[in-house]
Amino acid sequence: MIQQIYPQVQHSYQFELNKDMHISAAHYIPHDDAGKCQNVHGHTYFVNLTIAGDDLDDSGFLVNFASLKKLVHKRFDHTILNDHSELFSNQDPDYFPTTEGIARVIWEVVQKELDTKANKPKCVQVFVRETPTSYVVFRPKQKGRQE
Ligand SMILES: Nc1nc2c(c(=O)[nH]1)N=C([C@H](O)[C@H](O)COP(=O)(O)OP(=O)(O)OP(=O)(O)O)CN2
Ligand SMILES: [Zn+2]
Repeated sequence: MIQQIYPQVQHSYQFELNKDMHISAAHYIPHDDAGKCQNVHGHTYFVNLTIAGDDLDDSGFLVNFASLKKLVHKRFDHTILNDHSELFSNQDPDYFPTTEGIARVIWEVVQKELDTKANKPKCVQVFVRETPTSYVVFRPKQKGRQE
């Protein structure tokens, strides 16, 4: 087990799966307030995805664990996050590759893929640990569902 403590997310779906992964990546925060973090530096991010739903696909999966890893790890591992200009911005603080921004962008990437699936799983939480002492949890606002 690579991470033993997970924040819990409240929901009423019948199935919940969690996928852990490590991502080695570099970034910088393009703002004076970031101090030393304005310089390019690297982290081994720990990411946990929480996916929930009531229906399984034809394989009996809520979503294939391997496809989640491919979607996130393959895209970001050993890259410079700021270079993903289709996802991150050096001008818009909402899309700086901060831990917060990374968590939200990962959610957007994952949910976009899940929306293509017939069984309509939902990414209900993205946990991103950037350092041994710092992490962020992103949870989407729930629309039209009593959780
Ligand atoms: N709210 C945020 N604050 C900071 C972020 C961030 O993404 N969101 N990022 C950084 C830096 O990128 C840095 O890599 C992480 O900072 P920090 O946790 O302060 O790292 P340290 O190892 O220096 O912390 P210790 O307290 O010494 O363990 C900065 N802030
Ligand atoms: Zn950093």
